[in-house]
Amino acid sequence: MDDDLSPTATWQVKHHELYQRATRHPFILAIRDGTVDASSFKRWLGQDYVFVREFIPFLSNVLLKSWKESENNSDLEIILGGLAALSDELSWFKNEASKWGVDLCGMTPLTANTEYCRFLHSFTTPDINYTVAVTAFWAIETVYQESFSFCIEGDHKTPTELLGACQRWGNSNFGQYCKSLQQIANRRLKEAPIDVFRKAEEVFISVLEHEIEFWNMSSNE
Ligand SMILES: Cc1ncc(CO)c(N)n1
Repeated sequence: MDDDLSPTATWQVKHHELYQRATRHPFILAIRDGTVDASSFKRWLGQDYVFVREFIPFLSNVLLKSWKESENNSDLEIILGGLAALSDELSWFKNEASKWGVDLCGMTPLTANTEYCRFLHSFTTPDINYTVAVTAFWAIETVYQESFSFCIEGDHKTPTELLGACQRWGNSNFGQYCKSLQQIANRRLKEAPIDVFRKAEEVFISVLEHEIEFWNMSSNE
C-alpha cells in the first residue's frame, strides 16, 4: 500500500472491487447508456426521497458531534452547508416526483432502504464518535457523486429527462464538497486511535454494501 495515500484514498484502493460495484452499478451504467427503464428510475426516485428524509436526523447528529468534538472551526460550517442543502433537495424530489407521476405521500421504504436507514440511525448514539460519523457522511455522498458524474461525463447517452438528477449529484461543485468532506475525514483519521480507525474502515465498507443494495432495489422488479 502506498504510504503517501490518505487513509480514505487507501481504502478506495484496498476495497476497489466493492467501490466499483457501488459507483459503476448496472443501474448507473443503464442511465449512462440510455437503456434504463422509467419504472426503475421512478422506483429509485420514490425510495431516495424516503432515504433523504431519514438522512436529515443522521446529518443533524453529525453536525452535533462536530460541534461537540471537532477542534476545527470550519468543519461545523461545511457540515451545516450540507444540511442546509437538503431543504432544496427535498423540493427537487417533490417537483421531480410530480413530473414522473410518483406519489411520495404513500411511499413505503423497501427492505434495502429500511436497512440502510436503520444503519444511519445507528450513528446517532453518543458512542459513535465524530471521526466515524463524518467518514460515513463522506462515503455516502461520494458514492452518489462518483456514480452520477459518470452519467454526464464523456460519451454518455443519458436521456435528457434524467440529466437533472445526474447533475444534482454529478456537478463539480458537489465534487468539491465531497473533497472537503474527505479532507475532514482524513485529518481526523490520521489522529485517530486504532479502534476508531478500524471502525471507520468497517463503516466505509458497510456504506458501499448498502449503496449496492440500494441500486439493486431500484433496478430490480
Ligand atoms: C441512497 C443514497 N445514497 C447517497 C445519497 C447522497 O445524498 C442519496 N441521496 N441516497
